[in-house]
Amino acid sequence: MYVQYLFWCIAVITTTKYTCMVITVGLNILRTGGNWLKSPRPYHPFTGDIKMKILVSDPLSEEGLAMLQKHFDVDVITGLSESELSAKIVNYDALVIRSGTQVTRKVIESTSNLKIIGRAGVGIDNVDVEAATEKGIIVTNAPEGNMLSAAEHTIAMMMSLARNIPQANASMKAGKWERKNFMGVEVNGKVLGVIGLGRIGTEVARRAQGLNMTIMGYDPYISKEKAQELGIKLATVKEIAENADFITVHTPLTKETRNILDTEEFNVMKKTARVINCARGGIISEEALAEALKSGRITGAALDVFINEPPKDSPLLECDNLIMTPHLGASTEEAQVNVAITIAEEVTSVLNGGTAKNAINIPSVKPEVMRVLAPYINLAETMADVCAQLLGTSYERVEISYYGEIAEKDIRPVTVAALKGMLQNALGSSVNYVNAPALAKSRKIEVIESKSETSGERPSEIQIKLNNNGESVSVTGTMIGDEARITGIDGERVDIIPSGYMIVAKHINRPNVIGPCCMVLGKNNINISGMQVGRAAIGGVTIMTLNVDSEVSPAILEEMRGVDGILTAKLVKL
Ligand SMILES: NC(=O)C1=CN([C@@H]2O[C@H](COP(=O)(O)OP(=O)(O)OC[C@H]3O[C@@H](n4cnc5c(N)ncnc54)[C@H](O)[C@@H]3O)[C@@H](O)[C@H]2O)C=CC1
Ligand SMILES: O=C(O)C(=O)COP(=O)(O)O
Repeated sequence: MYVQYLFWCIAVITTTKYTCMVITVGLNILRTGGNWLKSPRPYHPFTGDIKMKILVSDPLSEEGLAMLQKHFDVDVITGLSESELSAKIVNYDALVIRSGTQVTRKVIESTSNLKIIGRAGVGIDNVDVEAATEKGIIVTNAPEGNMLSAAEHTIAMMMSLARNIPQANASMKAGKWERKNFMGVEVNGKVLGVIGLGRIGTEVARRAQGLNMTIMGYDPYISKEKAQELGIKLATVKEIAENADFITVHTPLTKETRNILDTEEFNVMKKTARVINCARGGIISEEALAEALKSGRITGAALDVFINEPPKDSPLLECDNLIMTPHLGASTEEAQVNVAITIAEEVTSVLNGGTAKNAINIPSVKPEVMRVLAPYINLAETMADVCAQLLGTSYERVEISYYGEIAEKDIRPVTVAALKGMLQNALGSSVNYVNAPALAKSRKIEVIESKSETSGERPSEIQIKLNNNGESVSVTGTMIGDEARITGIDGERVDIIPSGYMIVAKHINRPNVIGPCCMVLGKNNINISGMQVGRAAIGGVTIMTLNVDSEVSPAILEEMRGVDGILTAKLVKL
């Protein structure tokens, strides 16, 4: 009896479960128009939600992986070649890398869903940021998580150079006891030249000051006051080369910094000089360095980074007075947890429709500023969209003016949003917040941004003006509470809530114009949900805006334009 009852219960539960599954699968197919079945992505069997996919192509700490795995489908596949990565990347929404993955244009062009490339570390020289920007992919990094580790590694390299620790260790392991071969120097009282006084450079300088060293620094982008505050004497690269006992580089690798220490600089260095590169391979010319080390022009060098990693057939490998580590600057437990957590947060935020705090190719502002800007971002995008639809042609110049309180803020994201709104009519969904400025530039659209903060009582207002060949349209807008309002078109005061379908018609302010216009809509069964008429002197030109509940065909618009007194009638769709 009990056994029968048990079987009956199991049968009911199983049948209910499968019935539910069949219903949810059916609903999901209906909801997604069949795409759900075709999707190559994993899905939740009951909710039908497609999980976003993340490819992690370099080693990432467990802490970061666990955060990503909570919300996404994560694959960790390291050691991929360019063509393997290009083939794999197609269905992924995010790519997480360190310095081991080369994200080339070919890789980026192979993507179709990728929204973000997260670099769990500082250097993004292994990412073709331009290609990513063109494709609208956010590139973000973790600029602070590994800086102390990189600074400590630099100090470790300096002390190893001063006391020949790696060479002495190797000698002992070879069974020798060579005390006189490894005579060292003190760093106390010596001069350290630091090229690049950013996050890591200043941390190195601070630590070296603790060792009683004098710091000379070169960084064209920091002020004298800042250097003074840090206790660093600013100097040229040549002065550093001539005077420093130890020289360390902490810049990114750019056109300007490539070979910043070359034969010319080695030729003026002290014979006892020792140089260190824990930043990027190529900042110090490897060829010139190998020559200076072999010829005894300088005493020693320590490299953590190389032009090719690992370096193959490099003359450097033959230099006994060179210490090398295999790009270990950020390889500490602490740094790896820090950068992985930062990148997991960035990726999670972007894939959930949020922002990336450290985005390289999109303006990022502090969260508290973002809270103030957010409504204006939407407003500017909508206004620029309206403006572009009203102009109806291409445009050669856009003027974006900010008035009142908003003008005191960092309005870069608002301008980007305006550019996106302006371009999306022509370019559709291929334009986004990342690539809008680059697309405007490539289409040779001049962007003029201006701010007037001195407007006293004036509330925050934005004006967007598009110009083409002497023709122009301007739209002014503001926020009233939480509501976006268009407050002016071509200098006429209006008060429109921008949404749905709107007809904007210029007309002569006299009787028997507005009525016949509304008749045209009425007889075509188009409901008017809102209406605004500008105030101009009788007989003057003014603007009428009509919010309508449905699409208005070109033929109906043409009929409106035929009404006596109507000068233009344009449909705006939002
Ligand atoms: N070996 C490793 O594992 C690690 C290496 N790094 C590398 O260290 C380097 C520095 O990183 P951070 O300090 O975080 O960067 P940062 O951006 O904070 O500082 C870079 C500094 O270089 C300066 N600079 C730029 N162009 C210059 C030029 N032509 N001459 C002199 N200075 C110039 C900038 O003004 C800035 O102050 C980067 O190349 C980064 O990739 C970072 C972390 C770990
Ligand atoms: O953060 C950087 O720039 C680094 O060079 C660290 O590289 P890694 O993440 O250890 O491959």
